[in-house]
Amino acid sequence: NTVRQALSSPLNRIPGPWYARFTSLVLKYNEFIAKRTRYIHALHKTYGPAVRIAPNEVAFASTAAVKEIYCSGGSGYDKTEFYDLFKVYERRTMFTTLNKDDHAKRKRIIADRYANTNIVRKPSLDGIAERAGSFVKRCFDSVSVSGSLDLYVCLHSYAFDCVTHHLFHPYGTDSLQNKQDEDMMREVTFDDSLQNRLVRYWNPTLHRVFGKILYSFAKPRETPMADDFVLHTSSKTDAAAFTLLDRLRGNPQLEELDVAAECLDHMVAGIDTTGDALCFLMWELSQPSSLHCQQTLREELHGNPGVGFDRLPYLDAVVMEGLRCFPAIPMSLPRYVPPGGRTIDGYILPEGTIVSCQAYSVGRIEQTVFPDPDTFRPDRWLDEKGDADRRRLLFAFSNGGRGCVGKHLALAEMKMLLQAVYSKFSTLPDETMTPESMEMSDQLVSSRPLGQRCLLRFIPTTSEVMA
Ligand code: HEM
Repeated sequence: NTVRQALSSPLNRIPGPWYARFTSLVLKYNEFIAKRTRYIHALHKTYGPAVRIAPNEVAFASTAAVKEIYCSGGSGYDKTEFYDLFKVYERRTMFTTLNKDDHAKRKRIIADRYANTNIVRKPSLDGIAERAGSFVKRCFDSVSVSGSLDLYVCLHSYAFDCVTHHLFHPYGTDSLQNKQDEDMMREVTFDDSLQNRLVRYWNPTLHRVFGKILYSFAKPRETPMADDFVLHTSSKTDAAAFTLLDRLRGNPQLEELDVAAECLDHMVAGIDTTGDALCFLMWELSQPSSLHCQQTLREELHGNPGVGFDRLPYLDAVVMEGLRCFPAIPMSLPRYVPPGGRTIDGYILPEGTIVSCQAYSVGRIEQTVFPDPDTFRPDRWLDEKGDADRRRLLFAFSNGGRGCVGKHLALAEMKMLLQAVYSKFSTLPDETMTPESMEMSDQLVSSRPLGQRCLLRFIPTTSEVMA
């Protein structure tokens, strides 16, 4: 029966490896060893922008596919049950709602807290600036104390402190300076539950029956400190007016646990994403091949002291190129083809087919838009010609109504941190670092440096710091 179905499937016209017609095992193996993104990218390089990756699953990488899957009807196709893995306190949040209507209801409550007009207000930006200041102090301390700084840890702390400021001020964390808060960040970030959660998704019965045995070599996700912190903090009634908590608590439709679940979800969504994106980017800026980009950035910053982070074109170009080359969520965002079926890139897809795009490939495969795609070249973003096409194809935050709601917050955090650091320091990799430890290690949708460690040396460039 499987063979008959495989031979008669309408997906057979779509290019791809022969085994993808019959089995998803090769795909699953690559997921299990944390290499799904590179596996799919290699298939795109061999077979083109549309590839069948499993009997019922197709990966796309074209502008037209991004538009159809993620933007048609506003928020694109419905999410698959894969997102059940991200339920919080057993509740569905904005991120984990599967269909358009549930998502739209929740988004109506939340969206204005993440609008750029809210992010660039003084109380919000002051909190980010203060944390960027604490980060610079850590860089400065590293010069005299150990000679290098573990960026991986410090950037995740920075992202944690920034996002909790936005969610809970004045109850945000201070993990850049407080050990207990740093431990909480580590609990969330140094999570090793990929394999356990994959088994739960692939085969819930197996997961239930052999849960205890599985536990001994593949741990489930457990974040008790973060869970308690959010449950406790989200019960506060006097958070600042710009915070998400203020907005959620003012809504009678939401129960206490919905408020806590939404807050925990945003907290987690804001740590690894911004932390890893900055980590990969600063590592790249510190490589010999990119030192000229670091120098150009420094010149822009030194030439424009006091100018806002959002008015510096080269800084913007560096961040855009960082997000293109090292998107913190580089992986497939799976969606179901709606009832009635659809045609994408000229291929007929029956309803229920799982389709997706992954940012890692979307930013590389259309070489007319991104020539020389594997080279980090911020100046490509300064060319007015093709600007609209490049921005349309930047998929790091996804697109459409279900794209990243925290995009403006993340961009402000990234730019303010880079502005604060590269106004005062140049950076080089510590001699003990190896390129292998900075390889992408895929999690469920996000990807982090394999070694979860990124030592850089900070060299002061201004007399203010040296004094
Ligand atoms: C560089 C940093 C970031 C990147 C690359 C990023 C990327 C993404 C992507 C690709 C999605 C879509 C995921 C999917 O469809 O499965 C998403 C959704 C989301 N992101 Fe971000 N994100 C970043 C930072 C943040 C921050 C700081 C927050 C803050 C709270 C945040 C909150 C969310 C939420 C709540 C969603 C779900 C949106 C919805 O379903 O409507 N993200 N993000």
